[in-house]
Amino acid sequence: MQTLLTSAQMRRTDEFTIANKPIASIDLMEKAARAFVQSFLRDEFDSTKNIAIFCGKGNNGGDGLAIAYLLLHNGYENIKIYIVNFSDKQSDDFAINRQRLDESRYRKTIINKAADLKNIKTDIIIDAILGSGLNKPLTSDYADLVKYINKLNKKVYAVDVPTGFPAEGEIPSDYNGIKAYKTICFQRPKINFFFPESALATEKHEVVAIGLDENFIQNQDSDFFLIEESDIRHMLKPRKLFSHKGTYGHALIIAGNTNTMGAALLSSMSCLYTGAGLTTACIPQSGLIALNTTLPEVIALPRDEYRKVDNPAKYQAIAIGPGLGLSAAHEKLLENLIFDNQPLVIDADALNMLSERPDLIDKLPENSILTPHMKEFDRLFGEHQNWWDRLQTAKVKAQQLKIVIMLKNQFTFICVPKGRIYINPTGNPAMAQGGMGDVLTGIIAAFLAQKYASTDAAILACYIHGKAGDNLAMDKIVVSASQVAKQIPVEIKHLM
Ligand SMILES: NC(=O)C1=CN([C@@H]2O[C@H](COP(=O)(O)OP(=O)(O)OC[C@H]3O[C@@H](n4cnc5c(N)ncnc54)[C@H](O)[C@@H]3O)[C@@H](O)[C@H]2O)[C@@H](O)CC1
Repeated sequence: MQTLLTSAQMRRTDEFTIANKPIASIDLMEKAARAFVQSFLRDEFDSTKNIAIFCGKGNNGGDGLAIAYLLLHNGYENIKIYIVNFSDKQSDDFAINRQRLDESRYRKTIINKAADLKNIKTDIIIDAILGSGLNKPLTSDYADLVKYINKLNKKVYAVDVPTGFPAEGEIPSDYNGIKAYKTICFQRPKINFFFPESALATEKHEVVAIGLDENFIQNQDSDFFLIEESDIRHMLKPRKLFSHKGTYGHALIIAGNTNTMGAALLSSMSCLYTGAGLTTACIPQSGLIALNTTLPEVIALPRDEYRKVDNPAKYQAIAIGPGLGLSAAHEKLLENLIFDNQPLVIDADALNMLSERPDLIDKLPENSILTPHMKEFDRLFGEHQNWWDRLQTAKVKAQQLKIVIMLKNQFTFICVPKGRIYINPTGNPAMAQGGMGDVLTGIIAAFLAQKYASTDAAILACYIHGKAGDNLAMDKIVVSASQVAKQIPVEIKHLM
């Protein structure tokens, strides 16, 4: 897991690295600039292009000057350096880099007022005005300058973080900072890059290592952790010799309705393909033929007037919700399951029923897993104006109720009873299609059936689901839910 840090923690890491490693502050800046340039040149290898580099007077601007110097020495001739002189203050390393450029007699344009800027002609912009030192939203000259740059409508590469973008905390809906094509950030992604509102500031981001002390970073006190493939490899347990279907548990999937049987089939299919020893699908009578013909391995449990699961203890995992439909009978079924006090996976319509019955939320069995998307989450726990606030609520609720909340999104946030927030990096827009959540629910159920703890089951399911989608999307514009379900065993095998 990568521990993700706030700007203040990154600053401390910077200081610690300089104090404890044989590297001076200016050399760390040089390393950062080199790492930026390496990544930039992979995208932009045409050295005849016009590049405008806007540099503030803090360390972000210092990076910008070092980047300019490196590009000039890499044969890029059409570089224009703009020094944003809106403050008297300058950082020491900015001053050193400025002197180096002065000595090399490269020309710089000083911008004293945003209004001074006129007729800039460039192909590419590098934004090094303000970085992680941002301490308030942009106003006056900074806001006007950024507005001017955005209006040029050119490809903007941001150094570390787009100017004006808060690295953590609430992202204002009236964000007025740089709109970057790509942000190349140092050592760790900014926490806020994982929120949908960050699309206002950068289309994508790439993280480049600059040699900060990893031990120090990993031991910082943080709630945010980015899941890595190596974590998944360590967590997965191999299937053992002499094992049998009983070894891998029995999952019950309560899902589907007359017009939404597909959801039950997708959940059951992914549960089967994720390796549950036995999968039972509790479906309406009308879906029996569909189930028996498409998934002969799955046991059917007809549901019609079903209000209570007999002997729930015989299942190691129970998931309820995909395509279930809202009815009094289903609400009673959900209530009875909650009173049985066995951990549940609760998705889709079961979440909607839960939001109508707040009395049941407090009674959720410990270690249950809720899989809401944004709207389902807000129905359950109240309206939120932004993702930062929504995630804070999810974190608190997961702790209070001792459950796992998977807040689904491009980057799903997995909030666990210990107060940690795991961010899943896999998944892509080709997966934005109905049925994807049903597949995820089945995968979680299968991992629970195989006796993975709830937190581990949620992390594994989310990562592998997204990874399967990523691999399928390499040569497809869209990936269907059933394709993802079928890809799961292949993905698990690769990861092992
Ligand atoms: N922390 C690290 O690990 C490293 C940081 N580096 C660079 O250093 C940057 C951070 O540098 P600094 O801390 O000098 O800060 P910045 O360069 O981001 O900002 C400079 C100054 O601008 C002022 N400011 C903040 N918000 C403002 C606003 N809204 N309007 C007007 N003025 C405002 C502040 O007084 C701040 O000190 C990073 O983003 C990165 O680019 C790299 O050089 C290398 C390593």
